[in-house]
Amino acid sequence: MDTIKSRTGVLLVNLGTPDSTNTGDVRRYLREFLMDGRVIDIPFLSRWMLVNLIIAPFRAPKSAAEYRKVWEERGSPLLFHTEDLKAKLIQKLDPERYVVAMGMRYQNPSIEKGLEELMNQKVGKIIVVPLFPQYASATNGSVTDKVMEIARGWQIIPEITFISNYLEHPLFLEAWAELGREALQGKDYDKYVFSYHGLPERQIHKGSVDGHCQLGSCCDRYGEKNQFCYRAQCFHTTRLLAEKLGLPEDKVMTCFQSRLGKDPWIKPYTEDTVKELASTGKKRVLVFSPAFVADCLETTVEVGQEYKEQFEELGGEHWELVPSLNSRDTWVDCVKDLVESRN
Ligand SMILES: C=CC1=C(C)c2cc3[nH]c(cc4nc(cc5[nH]c(cc1n2)c(C)c5CCC(=O)O)C(CCC(=O)O)=C4C)c(C)c3C=C
Ligand SMILES: [Fe+2]
Ligand SMILES: [Fe+2]
Repeated sequence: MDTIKSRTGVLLVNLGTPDSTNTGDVRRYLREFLMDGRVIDIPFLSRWMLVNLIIAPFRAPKSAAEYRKVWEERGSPLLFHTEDLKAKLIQKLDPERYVVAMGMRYQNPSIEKGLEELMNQKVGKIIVVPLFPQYASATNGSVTDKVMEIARGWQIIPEITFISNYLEHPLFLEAWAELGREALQGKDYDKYVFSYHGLPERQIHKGSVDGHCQLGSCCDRYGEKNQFCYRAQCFHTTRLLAEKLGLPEDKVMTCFQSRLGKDPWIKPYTEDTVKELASTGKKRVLVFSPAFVADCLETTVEVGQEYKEQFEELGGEHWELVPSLNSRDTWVDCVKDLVESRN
């Protein structure tokens, strides 16, 4: 008897970016992004008023100006690095077994379009790879929500696998270690800063198992109870990378950037770390941003330009940002392995 050999669809999902640097497009992006109840997790009416009456109108022109600093001929780096990752993954995966598509959680190309591409190829299974190595409800959780919302409208729902966090994957760590070694090349730094995207503290408490997460030293150990605590995952990523690169423990710091609004976000804040480093006479700092797998506004502009300027204004001499994984081979191999090991 013949068996049907349908292929497996792979959907790469990143956060999303505006269609252009026009204020209108940035406003549309911010509205869609921040109206996601997993991102701003407050009741709908309060969220609607906050986003539509305060954040979108006032932030959009400022964000658009920021996006102009990062925009290249090919457009948004977040988008074209994801496209490059997809193209390289297609080359590495067996075409008789896999079809690869991509989608952005917000704006374009949409997750809907990516899933449509896969379903048109009659795939028998779908593997969703959120491009966020550390799990957060606001990112990986939201991707799952969106995919299921779309699948709800299908008559046939094939088997769908969602890859969760993969901060411990040896090839993820090796890809970052390669970048670290390229930056280090025998140079000495006073401190090695690992700056991750932040989250409102409340979102950590909401995901706490048996009250384990207290936003303090609980994150010094990574185990069963805090395996999905975003803060603990970030500290663990730092420890694994620092160990792999042989960085002295007393020179390594973990902090969190990109705070939005007045609510407390997870600490320490990167902006406070910058001040602390300068005030304690540190001159040379190397910065990693391992929550981002592609260069984007939050890395290139916020860390690579804004924090650098602040550090130098306060007396620092050398602030260097390690570029992101983008579409480097070891990272593509990591995604390939994540997919093949689930198929
Ligand atoms: C790494 C994972 C990310 C988490 C966790 C995250 C949480 C989060 N973000 C906001 C608000 C904004 N983030 C913005 C940009 C942005 N965020 C991520 C990733 C995570 N966000 C990326 C990769 C990017 C860059 C996209 C790009 O196009 O380059 C922005 C827009 C830019 C700006 O206006 O500053 C906002 C706003 C919240 C509220 C949040 C946690 C709940
Ligand atoms: Fe963000
Ligand atoms: Fe924790």
